Amino acid sequence: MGKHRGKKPIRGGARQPQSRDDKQNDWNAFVGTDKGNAGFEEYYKTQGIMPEADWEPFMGSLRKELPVTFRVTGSRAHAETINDIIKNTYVPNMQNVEFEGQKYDPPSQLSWYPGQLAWQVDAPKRVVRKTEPFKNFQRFLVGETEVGNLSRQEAVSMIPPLFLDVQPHHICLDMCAAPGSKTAQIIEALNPHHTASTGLLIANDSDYKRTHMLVHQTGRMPSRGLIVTNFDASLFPSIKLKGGKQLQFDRILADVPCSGDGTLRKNLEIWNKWGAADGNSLHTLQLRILERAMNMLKPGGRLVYSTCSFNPSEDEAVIAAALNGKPGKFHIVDVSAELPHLKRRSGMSSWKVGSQPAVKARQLVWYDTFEDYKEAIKKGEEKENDRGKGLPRTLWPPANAGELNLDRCMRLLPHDQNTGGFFVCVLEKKADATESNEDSASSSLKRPATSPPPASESKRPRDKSPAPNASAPATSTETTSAPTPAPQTSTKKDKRDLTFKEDPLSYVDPEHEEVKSIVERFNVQDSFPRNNLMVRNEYGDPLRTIYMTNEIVKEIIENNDYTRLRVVSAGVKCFARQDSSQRTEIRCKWRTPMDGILEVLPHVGEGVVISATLEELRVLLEDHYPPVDSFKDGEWKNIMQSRDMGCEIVKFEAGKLAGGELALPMYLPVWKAKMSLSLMIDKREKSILSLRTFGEDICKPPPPQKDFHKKPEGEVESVPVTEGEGEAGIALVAEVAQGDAVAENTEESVLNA
Ligand SMILES: C[S@@+](CC[C@H](N)C(=O)[O-])C[C@H]1O[C@@H](n2cnc3c(N)ncnc32)[C@H](O)[C@@H]1O
Repeated sequence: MGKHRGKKPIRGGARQPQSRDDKQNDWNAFVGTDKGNAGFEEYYKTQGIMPEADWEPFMGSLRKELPVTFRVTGSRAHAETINDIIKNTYVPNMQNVEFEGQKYDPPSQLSWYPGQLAWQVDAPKRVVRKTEPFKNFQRFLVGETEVGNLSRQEAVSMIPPLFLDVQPHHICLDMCAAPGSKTAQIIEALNPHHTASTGLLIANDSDYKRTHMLVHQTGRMPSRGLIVTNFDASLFPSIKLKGGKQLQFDRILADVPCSGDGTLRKNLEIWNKWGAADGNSLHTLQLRILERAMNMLKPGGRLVYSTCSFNPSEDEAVIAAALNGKPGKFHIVDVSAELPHLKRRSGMSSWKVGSQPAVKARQLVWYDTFEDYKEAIKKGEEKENDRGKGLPRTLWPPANAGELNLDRCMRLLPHDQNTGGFFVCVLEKKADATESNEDSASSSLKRPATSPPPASESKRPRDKSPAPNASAPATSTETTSAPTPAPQTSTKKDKRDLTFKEDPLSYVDPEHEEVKSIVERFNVQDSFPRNNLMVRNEYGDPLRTIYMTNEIVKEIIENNDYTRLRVVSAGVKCFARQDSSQRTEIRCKWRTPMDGILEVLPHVGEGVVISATLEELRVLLEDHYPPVDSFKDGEWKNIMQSRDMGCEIVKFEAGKLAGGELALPMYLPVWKAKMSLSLMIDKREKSILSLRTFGEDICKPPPPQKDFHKKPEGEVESVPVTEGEGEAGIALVAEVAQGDAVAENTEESVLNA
């Protein structure tokens, strides 16, 4: 008997304030409950998603705490160094941990993850909290996650981007991207050596607030080829390129909103709320998103569809309907030889449709065919919704299900390798599939007789975003291959979406005086893309922040209205104005924020990067504005004394010194004022850096606020910069204390190069 539930748990839907993936960087999240649901058991036993003998291990695994998993991020060489630190420093220290009479294993590498860069911690949270070796490791994890070297991510959630097979030149779309753990993986694949890739990733989410989580998350892994947009993915607009060409994608990830029952080990509230209707009601939205993805994919391109649900109505039924909507144009790729150590179950070619009709209250009713279901409606045993729509026909296996190679889909079951549950399907568009991105012949009109068109439109999860395309008519599955996004237009000529409130984007004249001052200060070479410096105002005015993009991002920004594309952010924040005064003694008033330092670095000329040791780092961390004279005599002090006021890029060399240890060299921005220096990272980052490097927080509290406004003769003025640029919520503070400019709380974190 199915259990009647109140609210639906929709992964990524508005009722769920935190999705599975949102908890990725919360190392302590845990909720308790009784871990049972008779409806769930009846539903999946009847579906036969696994042999009977697997049932007990499956349920047993679902009731166990999910191990913590994480992966090492960043460019390859860098990631390997961090991986070696875990392997050679931390793991040996956790060999013989005993707690309450029981022994616990150290973290282990996930055998199937490429380069062995992903790890699993099996020890339960209480052991991690209460034993010294695990506690140390936990501190390391928190610090490295903060600076972007590690990413906590559920093991199965790492799988879809791996099957996307992204190359640095690829044009990619992540349709339902927030909070961005898979987005980060795609960015890493686009920039494998931290070199600027020519590729593109558009990371999209329909929830406006969640797009800002996405911006934050990707700040840890900045990319010049990144655009964040805010759309209902099923209505994702076509994008124009130069000469009126349309953008098509090499790679698309459709990690769609789903009922999320594969996350039961983590999202314990699903035990109480689960119902068969959840999956049924999401099917149509999932299909519309997938069909839109298929239309935007290049011939020969690859598309990965994934859910964290076991439910065939969200999985195989969606794939089968989408394939039948485009007969002969797509096939499911056989990836059984890829990630050979990953245990997976084949997709199913037959499944059942269960309904929980309101008229029968809690009862789960099975219908063999769509016709049986219609019959039940006629008899009054089932109710259509008030628009005369019920369950769509596409929920049932089509007559040609056996010919679609659905067995090539993958279902990841929790007891196979102690993970959560997931479903992944890799689709390829045939090289000769000439259908254009704007194909007007709808998929459902082309369905073969074996696959009748979907019959219904279903609810889409409500989301709290300011209604991207709220005015667009709700389209049924039949019309999704040619969506007509309907922005709220003002006039025909000016197709602006007036509901969209982000600031405009424009490019700075490469000969602008401010650009020249940057070119001079950082002695940037010809390789520096001064044509690709973008700002967030209409006039190309470098007022507060300068972003760097690559060519393809520029082409998109320049050939499309930013409101119609609902662009939330683009490129990498590379320069932030540190001083807005007109004083001439500071010739370049820009600093390199942490997000962008690695993007600027390859272009700076000789003598710009200043080398320093941990001794200097110690002084810069202990004191907020150490006078240059306070540093010990030597090369560093001489160089700093000779420099003009402005931003310096300092390379702190790896090694052991001054009671600290750095495994990798680290590049940090330092502001040189008249008499003193200041490390340009915020308070929290300073503390984390101090803990990572010196094993304790050596940072003194900042001077009282009122001191900031003392302005000794001839020093930089305290001016919060507020000119009309975007970046809601980020106020650049160019403050003065004892004559020195300070940037507190303005930085994101990437501390290592
Ligand atoms: C499963 S989560 C995505 C997780 C993400 N791919 C990751 O790895 O971090 C689903 C996301 O879909 C978004 N979403 C829901 N309906 C959508 C729609 N119609 N179009 C685009 N995104 C949607 C939700 O806001 C949610 O962020």
